[in-house]
Amino acid sequence: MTLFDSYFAEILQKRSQEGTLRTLHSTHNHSADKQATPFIDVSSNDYLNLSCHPLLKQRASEWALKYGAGARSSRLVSGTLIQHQNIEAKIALFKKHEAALLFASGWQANASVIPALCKLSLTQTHAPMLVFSDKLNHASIHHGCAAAGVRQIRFRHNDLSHLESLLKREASKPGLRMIITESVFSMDGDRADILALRKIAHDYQAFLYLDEAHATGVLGENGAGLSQGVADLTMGTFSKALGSMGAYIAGSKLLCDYIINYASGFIYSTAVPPALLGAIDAALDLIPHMHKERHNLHKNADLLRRLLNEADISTGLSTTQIVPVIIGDSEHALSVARGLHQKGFMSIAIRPPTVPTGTARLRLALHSNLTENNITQLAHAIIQLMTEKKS
Ligand SMILES: Cc1ncc(COP(=O)(O)O)c(C=O)c1O
Repeated sequence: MTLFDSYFAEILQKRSQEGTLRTLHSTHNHSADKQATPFIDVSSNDYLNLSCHPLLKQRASEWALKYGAGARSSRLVSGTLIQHQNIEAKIALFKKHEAALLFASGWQANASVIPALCKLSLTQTHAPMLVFSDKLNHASIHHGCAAAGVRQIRFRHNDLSHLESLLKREASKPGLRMIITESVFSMDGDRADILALRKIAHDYQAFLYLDEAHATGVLGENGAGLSQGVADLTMGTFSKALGSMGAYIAGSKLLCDYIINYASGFIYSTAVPPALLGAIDAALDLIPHMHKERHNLHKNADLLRRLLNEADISTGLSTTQIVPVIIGDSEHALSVARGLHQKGFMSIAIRPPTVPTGTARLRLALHSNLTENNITQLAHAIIQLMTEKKS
């Protein structure tokens, strides 16, 4: 027993009673582990199945053998390899920005870059940054704002007239302005209107910060995402469609120089290791040419939405490879996920507090290797499980 165990027990018990207790379950990467019971993965973010692509595995192992298992120190000490810089140049080109920087994870990038940017407002205007943030932004963005000590001014999800009214309301306040949103929302699979956001940011002299975690690799020209050089800062991850781990920010050269000097998650954290650099480098080589895979992914998502919607099952405002089946009640969402598991699909129920109260759901994340038959079976399985519950 530790000093706090009785408090932990009390709080966890409450979550358990509410049906929101989080626990860990081991799974297999079924594309990698041929011994495992075959499941169709509609849960992970491996949208293009790159986590097991031979080129990623090969380059990751080659670079580990050539350059070592670890980067040995932070980038500013002696951790910068030429490979870090080459990959950063590749990302800058891919995202049509002047420069880019690597981070160990997307969470770390948002959690440390946002506070660094907020500091700029204090030094330039002696007033806190006014951060206008979409209500459904990812937890790492909220964490970045909390770490900066700023209170977010949150606009209704994807409601740009609400955003504009808040910018107007705050117009007389001192401080720099920043708008933060995702380009594809992780739990809803809908998209932000990037060009409209760009115009609003321009009109109100706000810095546009865009999280492209779920768009990178999957959407836009050559899979480079929805904002190619449009936002002031584009952040994205290698942990989803790009199949491995890590993240980037891209923007002007001066922005990146500033982040090198002021983002604590960049300065005080060990550099990304060679094996990971190898996997990232290989994914960046493959992604621009994966048109067929992207086409199949989006065709599958359209089919799934159509089949579910025809059966009166809502998929919200999804227009991407992320298709939510909004169920509402947490226990019901868990039971549908369990039912799907029994039918051979790996799918997870997402419950509050990850999503707003009353919107527990299956978050179906489609992969490019799924067939039309897989999608039809999935839709029928969901329709059957949802109907069983109603009757
Ligand atoms: C929108 C968004 N941003 C950031 C992250 C964090 O990325 P990572 O998993 O690389 O830490 C996620 C992860 O789920 C995400 O969905």
